[in-house]
Order: sequence, then structure tokens, then C-alpha cells
Amino acid sequence: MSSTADDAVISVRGLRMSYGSHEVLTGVDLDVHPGEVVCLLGPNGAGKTTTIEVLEGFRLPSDGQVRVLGEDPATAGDAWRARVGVVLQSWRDHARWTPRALLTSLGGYFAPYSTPERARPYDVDELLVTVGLGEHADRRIGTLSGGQRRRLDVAVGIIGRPELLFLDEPTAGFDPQARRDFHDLVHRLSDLEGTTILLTTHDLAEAEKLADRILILDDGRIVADGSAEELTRQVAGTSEVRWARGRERFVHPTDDVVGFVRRLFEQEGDALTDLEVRKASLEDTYLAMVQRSQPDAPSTARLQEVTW
Ligand SMILES: Nc1ncnc2c1ncn2[C@@H]1O[C@H](COP(=O)(O)OP(=O)(O)OP(=O)(O)O)[C@@H](O)[C@H]1O
Repeated sequence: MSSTADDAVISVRGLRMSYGSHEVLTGVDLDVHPGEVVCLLGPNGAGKTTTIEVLEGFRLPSDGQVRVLGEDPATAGDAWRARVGVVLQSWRDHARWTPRALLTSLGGYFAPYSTPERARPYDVDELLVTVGLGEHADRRIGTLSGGQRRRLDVAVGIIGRPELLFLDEPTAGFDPQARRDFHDLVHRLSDLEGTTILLTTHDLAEAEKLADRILILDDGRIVADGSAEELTRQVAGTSEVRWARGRERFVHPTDDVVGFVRRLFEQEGDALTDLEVRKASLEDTYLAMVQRSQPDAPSTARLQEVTW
């Protein structure tokens, strides 16, 4: 993308964050541009939630410059907050309310911030159907299943038709159908509403499916930034060729699959069986990048390279 920090919805420079003497973020720089879906990946405890909480204005950073929708989240007012949607990791309130009552009540907060371009809030009935809670609209929230609660969390996050949406592990606890519905919803918000979305997930297939751009947070900073394909290209040995000769099995990582397979045929001839080519997945790339930033970490399984 050719955008610059100037037109960024989110712009962060030198963000540092410590809890007591524990320094979690040691200098995060990142930009998110209008309409992008950006996925923040990183190991447990890397600081993803901390970063998102700073961007939401829920946490004061120890140091650094943070601009979100042109303002500093730490001091931004209600009008700014009405433009931002948040789905937190866990939200356990209002057990006696119904989804319809809760969304209607929260929606009222956004009505004064409605604009001709962006009618606020969402129509509650429409939203309930959109997140798959149409049939549970009038049940007490305390009786919803975990996945249904999570759907409600998502509805709470978008009731105000946000221009910018933060989603912290939004699909944790979703069944496959709910996950697919949610992915469709993210695409719809991005494509039809122009919503800019920053999400965290540990599901790399989800990241690959949803994200225009992936950021990997590790060791207190962003260690990789690019599309899934760009990141994969940065990691050497982007494909693996596996084959068998009699009872022996082999594997070889290579960037030149065609050349390698051609030589393999020349060398092995009819003895070659079970040929398989596997492209490096985002998971391979992620593990390699996280390992690269932590050289002392135990080696992640890279299959033995066979030279011949
Ligand atoms: N309120 C807090 N007080 C002290 N330490 C905290 C606090 N919140 C988070 N931490 C620590 O900061 C580090 C980063 O936590 P954070 O929740 O931001 O990581 P994360 O990347 O979101 O992790 P996960 O993938 O497990 O959700 C962790 O070591 C955590 O223990």
C-alpha cells in the first residue's frame, strides 16, 4: 500500500509500556490505513492486548506517540469514542438483560453521533440477525452459551457503526459455522462500510483469510509487517518437496520447486514414489519469525533437510 503515516487511522511511534519493572512493549511502531483489516499476531504475553488497550485509550503508555483517528486516545472525548468499536477478550456483564435490551440501550449512546454518511446506531433487529442472535434476542444474557455470548460481544462492538473496530481474539470459543459467519461479517464491514479493523488472533488460518496485512509482535516490538504472502516470501525455503524411494522417505526445503523436482526425476527415475510439494504456510512463517527474534528459543520442528 502506498499510503503514508499522514493518512493513517492509527499511527504509533516508539510505544513503550511497562507493568512495574516488567517492560512489555519496548518500542512499537505501526500504521494502519483507512479500510485496512490488520491482524496482530504474537505469542502469549507478547503484549497484543496491552497494545490494543493503549490504542483504545483504556491504558496509558509509559512512553511514545499514539494517534488514533487523529487524536491521542488518552485524552480523546466522547465524539471520538463514538467512532471506535471495541470487542474485548472477555466481557461478563448484564446477565439479567436480554441482547435486544442491551443493544437498544447501548445504541442510544451513539444516536447523537449519527451523521448523514454514517447512520448511528445500527438497527437492533438487523444487527441481531447479522450476528446470528435473531432467535435469542429476548433471552436473558446469563443463559446464552459461550459462543452466543461472544456473538453478542461482537454486536456490542459494532452497534455504533464504528469507523475503526478493535477485535481482541473475537472468535475464541466459536464453532466452525459461527467462525465462518464472523469472517463474512468482517468482510462485509470492511467492504461495504469501509470499517478499518485491527484484530488479534491465535488462529493463523483466520489471519490469512481476513487480513490485508499481518503484524507480528514479539519481544516488545513489531518484528514483521506485510501480507501473508509477503511474509512467507521473506522466510527462506518457502516450499517443501517430499518423496519416497522404496521404504525411505525424504524431505527437502527449496525455493525452486520446478528445478528441484526436475533434477529429482532425472536422478531417481522410476524409483521415485509419493511425490508431494507443500508450500510454506503462514504457520511455518510465523514460527520462523518468532524464533528469529528469539534465537535462544528451542527450535521449532523444521523437517530434516536431505542433501543429495
Ligand atoms: N494489568 C497488568 N499488570 C501486570 N502485568 C500485566 C498486566 N496486564 C498484562 N500484563 C503482563 O503483560 C504481558 C503482556 O500481556 P498481554 O495481555 O498484553 O499479552 P497478549 O499478547 O495479549 O497475550 P495473550 O496472547 O496471552 O492474550 C504479560 O506478561 C502479562 O502478564
